Amino acid sequence: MSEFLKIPTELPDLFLIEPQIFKDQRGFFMEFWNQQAFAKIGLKLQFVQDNHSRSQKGVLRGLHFQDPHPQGKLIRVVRGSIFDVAVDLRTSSPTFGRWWGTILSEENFRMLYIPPGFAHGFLVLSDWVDVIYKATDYYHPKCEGGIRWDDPELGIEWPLQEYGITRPLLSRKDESWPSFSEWVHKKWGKL
Ligand SMILES: Cc1cn([C@H]2C[C@H](O)[C@@H](COP(=O)(O)OP(=O)(O)O[C@H]3O[C@H](C)C(=O)[C@H](O)[C@H]3O)O2)c(=O)[nH]c1=O
Repeated sequence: MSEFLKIPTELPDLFLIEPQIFKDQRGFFMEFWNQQAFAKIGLKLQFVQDNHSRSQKGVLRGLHFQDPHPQGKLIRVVRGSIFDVAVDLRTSSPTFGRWWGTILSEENFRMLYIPPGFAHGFLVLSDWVDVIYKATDYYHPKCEGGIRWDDPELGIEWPLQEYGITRPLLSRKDESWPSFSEWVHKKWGKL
């Protein structure tokens, strides 16, 4: 069975996963999901849906979550590269309202496991990217929520300048999400 390396991040329960790559003169082989091997590293997961999105450079998808029906996600980049971001929306968490991001790419083979209770988004850094990801709950469009990508309170440091992106390309929906504090207020009143 392939081995997976689970690397903690600054946010509890958010993990970088490094798969085992078997390279030879033909190319490479890797497992990117193995229920037993993930359980061995403490991630007992049941995925019910696989997604695949393709985007051009400068596209930003996010910040999305589902509430109720929050989804855990295992994110992987098959082609190209993204700056992938998770935001902790678990009020019980010591890192509530904090973000963490990293580059996931075809070259580094890295994957990100984002547990339920986080918002997720990514910025496309390469000309084109193919992102595939597994989800622990089904898509429930009526439960979809979002927070604006450039919320000043979250202060996500999207690498726009480093990649020559003046303004990200967003869907109309992603243009219209509330700020973090508007979302908190709407959901809980004053926290
Ligand atoms: C998410 C999803 C979408 N769709 C349909 C609904 C729309 O007609 C179309 C595009 O959906 P949307 O614009 O919401 O796709 P993204 O902006 O890539 O949304 C995703 O982006 C961020 C990064 C995420 O982590 C979520 O998985 C998800 O919210 O696909 C489905 O049929 N099933 C699904 O699970």
